[in-house]
Amino acid sequence: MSATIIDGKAYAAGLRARIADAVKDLGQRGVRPGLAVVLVGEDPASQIYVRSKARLTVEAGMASFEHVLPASTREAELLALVAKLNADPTVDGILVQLPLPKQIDAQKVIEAIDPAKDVDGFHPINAGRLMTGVPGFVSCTPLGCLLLIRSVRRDLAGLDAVVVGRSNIVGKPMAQLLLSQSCTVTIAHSKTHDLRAVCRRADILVAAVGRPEMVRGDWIKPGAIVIDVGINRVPNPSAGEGKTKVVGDVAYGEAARIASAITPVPGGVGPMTIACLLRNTLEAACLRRGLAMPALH
Ligand SMILES: Nc1nc(=O)c2c([nH]1)NC[C@@H]1CN(c3ccc(C(=O)N[C@@H](CCC(=O)O)C(=O)O)cc3)C=[N+]21
Repeated sequence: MSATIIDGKAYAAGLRARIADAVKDLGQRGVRPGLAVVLVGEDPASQIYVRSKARLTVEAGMASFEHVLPASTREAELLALVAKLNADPTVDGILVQLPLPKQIDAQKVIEAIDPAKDVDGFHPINAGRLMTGVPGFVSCTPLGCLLLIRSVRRDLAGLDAVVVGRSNIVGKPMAQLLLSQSCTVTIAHSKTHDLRAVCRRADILVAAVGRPEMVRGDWIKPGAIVIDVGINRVPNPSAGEGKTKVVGDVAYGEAARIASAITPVPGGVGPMTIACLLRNTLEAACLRRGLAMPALH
């Protein structure tokens, strides 16, 4: 048996097309959603990622505002920019790319973003809303993961879900979303005893640890749904000296022989993150104007 490959790239393209249709409808009412992305520093991987976000934002018919600041930027300058974006009526969503340089307290910056414009869902107000079951912005990567899980299995009630990783941006909100779907949720992490045995219990396994191919085939319960959040750039000597490739947190070839469904890397969760960012920006634009969020299916 070989797993269904969950095509996140295709799902994300479809979602972006539906978002673009909704944005077109808003345009007829004189509304153009806008997303501001702030990048501090010149990390090449971050630059590529921010550029593709800007391109896809414009493709969806939204306004994209890019702010690239030098790595030496002071915390006060970044906070001043956030305050300006909070007050700017053409900006519906604000994303400050993480990680930030070490002289800047990222938590302070996150808490400075107006929760109504916090399309990343990182503000404690939105994290708290998710935890308490109140509508709010949900972090894009976990939201994308849930959409992919539900594309292969609609009803998740009673399933054992294991999330490996406890970050505020993926692991914790992912666990909350799975709980909201009535899964029995375990959050595992680097200190978990016998991680392999814990993972083997999972009907739904979400790997978000940032360690290349850590989850092996024999960690997976036969028939499980496996979601790989990892994006790890590793050497690829078979392609030539100095070449690299991107792999996930799951040993894909092994896992695909055991799982019932699995996301590839690249082409799985990554593209869904950006599509969900656009979805959240659309929602922010609607909410701020007292309009109903259009259905996207
Ligand atoms: N405030 C903030 N919000 C974020 O959402 C955020 C962030 N900071 N910092 C960086 C991470 C990373 N991230 C990705 C999104 C999409 C892909 C993506 O589309 N990846 C493609 C291409 C992968 C490749 O080939 O490099 C794929 O997986 O198929 C990757 C990475 C969002 N992040």
